Amino acid sequence: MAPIKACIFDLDGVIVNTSNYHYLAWKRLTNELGFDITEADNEQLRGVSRMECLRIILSIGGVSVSADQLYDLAEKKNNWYLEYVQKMDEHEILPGAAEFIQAARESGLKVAIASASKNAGIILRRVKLDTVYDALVDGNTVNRSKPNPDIFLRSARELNVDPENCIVFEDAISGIQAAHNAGMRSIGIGSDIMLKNAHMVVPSLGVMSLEDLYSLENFA
Ligand SMILES: O=P(O)(O)OC[C@H]1O[C@@H](O)[C@H](O)[C@@H](O)[C@@H]1O
Ligand SMILES: [Mg+2]
Repeated sequence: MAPIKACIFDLDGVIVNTSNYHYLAWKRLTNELGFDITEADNEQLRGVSRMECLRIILSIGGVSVSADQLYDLAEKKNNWYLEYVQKMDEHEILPGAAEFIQAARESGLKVAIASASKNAGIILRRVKLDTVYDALVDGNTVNRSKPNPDIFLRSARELNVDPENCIVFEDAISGIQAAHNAGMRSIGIGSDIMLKNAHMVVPSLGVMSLEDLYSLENFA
């Protein structure tokens, strides 16, 4: 039984719902390229880095482009995505997320945000959550995407907490796997069918209590 000393939160899908903005921006790009993606396709993109998303999307459309074009397309999508992000405010924080993070900190736990997004800092500022964490590790700091554990191991190092004392909150299957690869326990945010490998699954942080969190101390 390892005591819980830190919470590591994914951002997109756990604290804010930016998934739809990613979807709209990718859809705009694919439409320009002459094909379309569905919401089901978008599910595959959760937790996946920008360039990897682009590769997945181009393979859905059966489109191949040069390496230079790849970067231009990614930049184009990102500029559209940022148009949506610039309009975000604290009303877009998912129910209960800010309150849960605050309660965790008040109970003495350290808090990190670990996101594959290179825009994590901008989003946290937009929703006024840029002072609620002890460490931010994002797509600018870590290259290898989840399920690689780098992002969570780096978060633990920055918090000065051992991996076995960290709990990860994730909405992506690859994120749950990354947490386990890092030797951490996990809480899935979303569907318990999809996130069945997590140690616990809740539909949102709004229904999560500190008692629920500490009940995970019994999982080694
Ligand atoms: O393009 P960005 O903002 O760097 O985001 C990279 C990834 O960030 C993750 O948080 C999202 O779940 C992915 O869908 C996204 O592709
Ligand atoms: Mg996510």
